[in-house]
Amino acid sequence: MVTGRLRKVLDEAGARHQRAVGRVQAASAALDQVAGGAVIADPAAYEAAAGRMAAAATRIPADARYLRIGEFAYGSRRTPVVVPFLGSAHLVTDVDTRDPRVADLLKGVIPQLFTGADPGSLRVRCVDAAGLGAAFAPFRPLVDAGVLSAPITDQNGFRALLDTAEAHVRSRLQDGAEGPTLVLVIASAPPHSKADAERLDALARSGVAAGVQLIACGFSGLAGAVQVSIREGYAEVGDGPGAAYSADGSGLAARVTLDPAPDIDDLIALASQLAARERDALRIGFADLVPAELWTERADEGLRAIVGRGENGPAVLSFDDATPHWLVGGRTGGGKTVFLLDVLYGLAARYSPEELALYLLDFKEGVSFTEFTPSELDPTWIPHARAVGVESDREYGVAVLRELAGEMTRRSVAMKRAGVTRYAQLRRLKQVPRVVLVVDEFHVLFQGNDKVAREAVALLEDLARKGRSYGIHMVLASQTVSGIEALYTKKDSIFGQFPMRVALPGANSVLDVLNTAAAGLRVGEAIVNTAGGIRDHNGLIRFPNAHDGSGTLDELRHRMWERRAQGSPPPPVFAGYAEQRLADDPTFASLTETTVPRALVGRTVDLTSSTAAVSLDSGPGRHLAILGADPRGADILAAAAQSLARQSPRARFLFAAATSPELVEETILDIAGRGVTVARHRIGDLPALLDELSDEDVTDTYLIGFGLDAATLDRAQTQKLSAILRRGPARRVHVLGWWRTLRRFADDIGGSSGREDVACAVVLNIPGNELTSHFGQSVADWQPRPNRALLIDRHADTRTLILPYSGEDDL
Ligand SMILES: Nc1ncnc2c1ncn2[C@@H]1O[C@H](COP(=O)(O)OP(=O)(O)OP(=O)(O)O)[C@@H](O)[C@H]1O
Repeated sequence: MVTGRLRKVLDEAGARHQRAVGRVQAASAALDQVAGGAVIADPAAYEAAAGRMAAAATRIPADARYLRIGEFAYGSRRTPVVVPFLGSAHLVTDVDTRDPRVADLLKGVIPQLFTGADPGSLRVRCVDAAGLGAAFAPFRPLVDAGVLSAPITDQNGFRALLDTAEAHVRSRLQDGAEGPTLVLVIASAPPHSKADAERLDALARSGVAAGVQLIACGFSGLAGAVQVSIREGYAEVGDGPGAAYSADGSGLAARVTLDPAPDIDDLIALASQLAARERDALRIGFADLVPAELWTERADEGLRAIVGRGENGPAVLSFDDATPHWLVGGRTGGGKTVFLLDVLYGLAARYSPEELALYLLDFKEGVSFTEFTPSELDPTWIPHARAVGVESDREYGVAVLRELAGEMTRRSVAMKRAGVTRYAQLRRLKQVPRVVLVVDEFHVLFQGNDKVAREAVALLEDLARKGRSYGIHMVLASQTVSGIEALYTKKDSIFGQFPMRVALPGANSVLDVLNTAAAGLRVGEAIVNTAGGIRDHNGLIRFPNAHDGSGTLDELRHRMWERRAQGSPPPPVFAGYAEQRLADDPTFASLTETTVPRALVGRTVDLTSSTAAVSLDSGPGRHLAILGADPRGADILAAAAQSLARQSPRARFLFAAATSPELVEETILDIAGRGVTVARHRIGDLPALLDELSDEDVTDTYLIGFGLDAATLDRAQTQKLSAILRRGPARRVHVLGWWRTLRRFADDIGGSSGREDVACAVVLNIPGNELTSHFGQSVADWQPRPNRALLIDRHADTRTLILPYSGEDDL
């Protein structure tokens, strides 16, 4: 009986064994096929194939639907044990990697995951609390490639991982999202609660179908898993879903010897190769951001662009009601400019200039937005650009903000008039493109606590709050968002309107203080957060280098330029570094004779770089003083004289010069060449000239003085000058002089009593605090800087920042 029963049990075991071998053979055959081996025909060939696979499996088994974990002996044969994995089951061991056999198992399994799956199709997150990450040490290159996470070692990280995995499941099940499979490899879990274990079990249940798979060490009984149980000297392999090895769920009826770990050097070399393969798969080129066909999208409900590649495929960011404005942070060299170019070209390629208008402001020394403007080498431009500022002044920034605030008001009036409440409705009646204003290094705009900064803050706040309702969006980019004095009290109310945060390497303040996701980013990577920077809303993206050498960007600009509307002009460009020449100013070219001539002195720092001039009408005091030792004073005076000569060809020009002999000579030649009367005098002749101009019968004369401070006038002579200044304009006699010191100028015009006698001044390198005694408090904020001047007109009560003309010598 006993023998009979034993016989029966043994027979059953044998039969089970046979079935298991059959299944393993089938799996092995599949494995062998993908490994490129022969079809198994007979036992000898099988032996050979199994041997080959055993060797191959530790290297590249090439199909992560199966993972090789060990082998078992059957008769004289040693048969590999493969377990179903990708797309069908989890893999679970009952003890964690503190048991060296499990640690070895993991080292064999992880490379199989990558070699057996398409590059880019997996994201692997790992946990190793007991070993502080040691279980994953050989896989460092894969961590660097961004496909394997740095090992999580604590409870918080573990819970965050469960959050991530649950979000992944939800996005697959609810939104039908596609993309890489998320594999959680838990080498050893940190202490965790029952609730955490239940979450893991729920993940195990829903996971495979929802693109989440587990390799969990130190667990038992997780749903949908092949359970490996470690025994003394062998392991048992359970069945897993679909009864891989047995008909009755009892698992593989064999004692399995788990594979030893591959050689560590081989492992590291393999990890490097795999990392390179994954990097290639993740690489995204600038061409991937650009649609094949230009300008096919409509901006009614918002703007969208692919800006790079996220974990689940293309990363699409939007300007819409949910994310109307973006805040972008990153250190110098962190890729901010490249990221902005990616965004802007991506948008410009999708939306036509009727749908999208761009205002681009750069406050740093650099060339960020010159891409969008015509140059000598490439006369094309991006037809969407409405204004481009390169090395902008704060005053220019304010001018752009004012323009957009004005546009917002115009749209609001148009909407009221049309009886509509939404911008999308207005668009059906009127061509109103969405506007994107990009400000790079925006903190400069708010530097200081002066009038300009205060106005900038007020305008920004207005645009931030109301812009979205009128299709006006902003991207503010900076190395730093903290420490901007002018924004202290407004920070929350303004940046609260910027839910979209993009943190590039070295971003220190666009994310919440508790959100450290940007640490460790490399150039070309960014954290995108659509919840104002708070933790748990991060997405990692990679964005391409717009200047990747492919020429795509240039080609795209040319294509867009060729499709621009007939006759559309290039954008007005403000180039803060550029020297302004009188000869290049279209206003100068168009001057003709007039009774109220204007002395041209430079270009205004405004949206269109309008010509800066003082009009010399017949009112008392209509004269021009150029003040400051900066030699640019002579250039401005020469330009003023040349422009006047074109408007007053019948007047006389009397030059008295203590400085700049060559420039004076050139200017005289230019004026005389136009048939205008010119006389040249030395500065010592000034008293005689004043005598002459005091004669009330003398009319139509300009006294042009270079270095008038050198004249040292006595009291009688200053009185004569004062009389000319007061009464001269009525008979078209005007004085234009360059004084190198304010003191001499003030003395020459009779001190404080003569203040009103010269109504117009161009101030160069004299600081505001020295000017206030003569010009009042309104000039106190003036800070001299190269290539800038302050134009004051007392009568018009204006103080205007200008780029004064410069002479050819400064080239
Ligand atoms: N996605 C990318 N892929 C590869 N290289 C990149 C990428 N983004 C930026 N780079 C490299 O980094 C350099 C610096 O980038 P970028 O000029 O955008 O930095 P930035 O933050 O604007 O710096 P700065 O403020 O100094 O201008 C680029 O010249 C380029 O070589």
